[in-house]
Amino acid sequence: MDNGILTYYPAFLHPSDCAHYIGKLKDEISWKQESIRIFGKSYLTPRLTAWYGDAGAVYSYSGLKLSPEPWSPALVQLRDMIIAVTGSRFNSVLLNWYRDGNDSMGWHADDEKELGVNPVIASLSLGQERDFRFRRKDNHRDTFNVKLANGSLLVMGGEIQHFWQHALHRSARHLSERINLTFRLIRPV
Ligand SMILES: O=C(O)CCC(=O)C(=O)O
Ligand SMILES: [Fe+2]
Repeated sequence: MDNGILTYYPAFLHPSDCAHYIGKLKDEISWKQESIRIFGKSYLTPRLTAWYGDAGAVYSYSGLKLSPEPWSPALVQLRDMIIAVTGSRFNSVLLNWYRDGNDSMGWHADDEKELGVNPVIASLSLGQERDFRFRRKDNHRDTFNVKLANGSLLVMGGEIQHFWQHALHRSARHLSERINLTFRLIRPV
């Protein structure tokens, strides 16, 4: 694509492993519904989140300062499989649990300075397939859509975070739950 690299592995995990990891992650992870401040007003995020990783991989995200919890057993397994396939290093993971079609994530780019200039971000999707939308920062009408299937891995790289934003919109259709994990490499700033 223009100004970015996307690599999609449609069946990174087998469906039976997906069900296994959804159960483990719901159990092992300490999920929170954070509040974020937008123009001085505070809102609950429309999803549950968690931040895990190596000690010291502190991350600012949507006005939140997140200190990681130590890696859980399921996260260590998933991290090591993803490092083996991508050949990239990751020291942290942001988890999002979309409970149903009402849960969502707004337009943003993962362009925080602790991620470095052209970060590699590996996004593992478990559960309900959802549309992952992209739009160009300089032309919001230039859009495209990637369906993130159960067990898929999407790796974002190159200049993509400079030129494109992404979002996961809510849906009027009845949708079941989905857990997404974005593995990242945080550098000291
Ligand atoms: O849920 C997803 O697929 C996307 C998550 C995302 O964009 C993020 O965590 O920054
Ligand atoms: Fe993102």
